[in-house]
Amino acid sequence: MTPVLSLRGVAKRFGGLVAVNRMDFDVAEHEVLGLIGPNGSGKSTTLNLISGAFPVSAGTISLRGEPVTHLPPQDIARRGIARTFQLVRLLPSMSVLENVMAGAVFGHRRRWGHEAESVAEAMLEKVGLGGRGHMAVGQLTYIDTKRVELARALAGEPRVILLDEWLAGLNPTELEDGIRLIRSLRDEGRTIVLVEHVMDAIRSLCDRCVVMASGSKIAEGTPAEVLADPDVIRAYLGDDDA
Ligand SMILES: Nc1ncnc2c1ncn2[C@@H]1O[C@H](COP(=O)(O)OP(=O)(O)OP(=O)(O)O)[C@@H](O)[C@H]1O
Repeated sequence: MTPVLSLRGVAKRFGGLVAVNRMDFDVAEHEVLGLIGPNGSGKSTTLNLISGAFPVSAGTISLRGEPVTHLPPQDIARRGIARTFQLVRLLPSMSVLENVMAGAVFGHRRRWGHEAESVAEAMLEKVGLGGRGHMAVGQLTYIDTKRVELARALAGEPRVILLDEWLAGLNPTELEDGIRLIRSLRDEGRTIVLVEHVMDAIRSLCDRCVVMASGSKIAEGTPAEVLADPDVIRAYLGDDDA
């Protein structure tokens, strides 16, 4: 079966630095793929290449077999790749509901007016913010801004969701809630790529992991397999997240 998302020989150079080096991996429909690795190994850059935030230096990125490699980010979103950011990006002058509606309007399925509003309301409900659409985003706690960003990504009804350290910075209680929320998306059969440092989340959420070190893929397999891999252990040694 054609993978939902496919990377072949994908590379990114920043001047002389090779941040991502010949990455190959596939994401199957309904799969949760963890992209893990030590700090600076190229994970966020890989998500930025997939979402079109950065142009690739080489290689091909395909969505259901169709290359999306050189499309601008808004076209990639339109084709069905939605994302959240490591540092939450919301529109502060707009309400919670309007932020989520933007995801419905500019996402994979074009929804307008009342339709966009009802999708946005349903997604706010799903992420635990039902009834709070009228609030200003500035009134929200940190985890709730993350929930809004997730609702915005979901509101576009994407084929793939990219989560860039969605669980970072949460306290232990919030983390439990956050893992539960992502698990509920997984249980709905969504296709997700998540960059994550929280090992408990990786173990409990991911079907498979791709491990990066210094820009390259060094391992791929189930969480248990990759976390027991000597190359992976070596890559993490000396890193604060080991
Ligand atoms: N816009 C940029 N310009 C220049 N170098 C960059 C840029 N973005 C990332 N890099 C470099 O690319 C390398 C990979 O960074 P990246 O943020 O992708 O790593 P990461 O695995 O996501 O790290 P972390 O887990 O700390 O977020 C690093 O050396 C980083 O300094």
